[in-house]
Amino acid sequence: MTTHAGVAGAGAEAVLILEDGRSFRGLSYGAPGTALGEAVFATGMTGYQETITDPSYARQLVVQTAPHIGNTGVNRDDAESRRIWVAGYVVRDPARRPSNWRSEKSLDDELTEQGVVGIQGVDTRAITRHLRERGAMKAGIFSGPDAARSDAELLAEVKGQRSMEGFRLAEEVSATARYVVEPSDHGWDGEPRFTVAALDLGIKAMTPKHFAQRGVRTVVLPADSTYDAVVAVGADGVFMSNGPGDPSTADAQVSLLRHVLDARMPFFGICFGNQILGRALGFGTYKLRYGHRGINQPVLDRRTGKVEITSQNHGFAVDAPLEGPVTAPEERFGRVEVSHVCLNDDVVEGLACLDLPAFSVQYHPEAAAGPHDSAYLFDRFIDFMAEAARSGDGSGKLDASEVSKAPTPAQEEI
Ligand SMILES: NC(=O)CC[C@H](N)C(=O)O
Repeated sequence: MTTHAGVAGAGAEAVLILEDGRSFRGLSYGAPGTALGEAVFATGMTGYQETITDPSYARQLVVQTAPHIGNTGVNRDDAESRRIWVAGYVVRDPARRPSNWRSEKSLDDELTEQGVVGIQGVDTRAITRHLRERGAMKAGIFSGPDAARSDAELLAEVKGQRSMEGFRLAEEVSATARYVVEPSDHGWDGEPRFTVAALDLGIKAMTPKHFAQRGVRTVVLPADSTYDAVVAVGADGVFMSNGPGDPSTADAQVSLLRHVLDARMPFFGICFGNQILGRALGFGTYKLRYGHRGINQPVLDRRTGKVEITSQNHGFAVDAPLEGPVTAPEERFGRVEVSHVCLNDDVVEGLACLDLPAFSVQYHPEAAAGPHDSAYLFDRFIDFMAEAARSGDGSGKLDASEVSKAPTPAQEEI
């Protein structure tokens, strides 16, 4: 079935084709050409620039449910990384003229300059309802001359791409060399209080900024860094970021994190980092039907009974028992509990170790576009580093040779 919701204004023909054969005709937006990826929907009413520059969206065609996109243009301050990462962009009714004092360029021009293929004038509500029922799936946007090819040919191209399940992507988006974000870069006046080694699996600029604003130096390390590289930082704690792809492929990072936990170094993980903590503790991960992407997702902090409104962007989740605490399947890590849960569907949104200074959340406390309910988690991590420094426990002083003597991870099967 083909749906065409027309829009005023010129533009080449474009078509969005889903793996199950459903297609939506509209007009070209951004660069003309072909974009392949997994079709997902994002429900944020604001923050489109933060969305498209979030590396976690690599290889995904993002459908914005908010009908009017691009109103405030784009500017250099709101980008979460060095480029746009969405593989393609699907909108209902883009702003014809951006209007905001911070705007430097229209979203359309930015997409075009970065070669990102999009489609406009499609019924994004119908697409979203379809994805909710059938699940996120392979898709393609074809515009300009590419849209003129036969539907059968386009559908074959859509089906021929890799699926998100089993896709390893963190290394594709990660920095390839380490860099440092100093507290003074973000207005901290004084000596750094702590240093964090942050594994970049698709890190967003807002995360080191949160650390910096609290007086913490962040040494950002490439996704394939070894435990030795982490120890060489001399860090007070280790952080693992958000990132794209299937967490079941992150064996190297799981192994690294097991070394960190064995050394009792304070650990904090966000999103992909939460999934890696889950795996390091011995839990599995699985793919959600259509995932959580938006900035109004209610999460219960099970320890306090408080509800946080959160920003989320995940298609996978940790498979851990909600009743607890339980002993981690990797028993040497002691007890763990599901600290946070999504109120929409009971998906695990946070893990807390009870015998180690380690915790993580599936949602985004760093969320640049808000909400900011969860920013307290950065302070909790700093408390862990302060406690480790006071007690002389952990804090990364265990070197790699000592860890490999421990009955653990290096040779272990994951
Ligand atoms: N934002 C993230 O870190 C996402 C993690 C993982 N790629 C997922 O989709 O679940």
